[in-house]
Amino acid sequence: MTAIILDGKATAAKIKDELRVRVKALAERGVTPGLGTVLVGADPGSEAYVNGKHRDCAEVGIASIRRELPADATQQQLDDVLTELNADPGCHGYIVQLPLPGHLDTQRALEMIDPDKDADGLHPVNLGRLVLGYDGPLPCTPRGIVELLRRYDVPLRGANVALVGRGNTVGRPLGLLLNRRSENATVTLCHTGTLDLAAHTRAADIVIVAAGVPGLLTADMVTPDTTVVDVGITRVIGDDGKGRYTGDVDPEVAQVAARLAPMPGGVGPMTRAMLLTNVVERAERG
Ligand SMILES: Nc1nc(=O)c2c([nH]1)NC[C@@H]1CN(c3ccc(C(=O)N[C@@H](CCC(=O)O)C(=O)O)cc3)C=[N+]21
Repeated sequence: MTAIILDGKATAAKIKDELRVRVKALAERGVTPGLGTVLVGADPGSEAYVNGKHRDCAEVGIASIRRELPADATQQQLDDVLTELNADPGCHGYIVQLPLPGHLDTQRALEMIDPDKDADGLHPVNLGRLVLGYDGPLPCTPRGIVELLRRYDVPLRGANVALVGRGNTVGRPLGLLLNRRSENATVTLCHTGTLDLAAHTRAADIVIVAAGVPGLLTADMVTPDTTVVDVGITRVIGDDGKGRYTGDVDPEVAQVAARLAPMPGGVGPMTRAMLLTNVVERAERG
């Protein structure tokens, strides 16, 4: 048996169709949602991601606002761009593409973003709102994972979820999202200090791997009832000497598990669709 694929690409396409309708309704009120991106430096990977976000915007009818700074930009130059976007009424939400060059203070930059324009949902105020159960923009990858599971009718209520990874962008906020009353999953947050990872993953209904360790989840760590979500994305050099991206889930897992959100084609496209959703929601609030 091979796993049923949770197709993030097709699901994201459907979400974009739905967003197009909402963007039309906003246009009738004279509002065009705007997404800003801030890219510092010319890392080819980061440039490709940012280009993808602007392509997504064009598909849905969201205006894109692109700000680029050289790799040697000062913190002050970055502050100035963020101050400008905070004040721009046409920019309903924006992101600072991560990682920033090492000489810049990432935490300071993220804290400069107006929390109500935080399209990534990663501002400390918004992570705090998530902890407290208050309304605010939700982090895109965690939100995309919950949305993907929901649209494939994978039950969360009462499910045991083994979540592997406690990073600030995925693991930690996703744990908070999954054990909200509205989702009601029971979450075990596993990490590098976990003693018997396989015992946790085998006992879980849903295993979500966001560790950034290629091949971490192997076939012996899941059962024929497990739903697996691969959030890993690590650049590796293949046998042909070319760079490519790999997930955290060993390919053999697909021969055992019930369902799999693969990398590529799973969580990545959903993350992008949730970024657009966050911006449209910000614009709808007026
Ligand atoms: N402020 C900020 N916000 C981010 O959301 C953010 C970031 N910085 N820095 C980098 C990471 C990485 N990330 C990805 C999103 C989608 C795909 C994606 O769509 N991947 C495709 C494959 C690549 C493609 O076909 O474009 C897939 O998984 O199928 C990948 C990676 C967002 N990030």
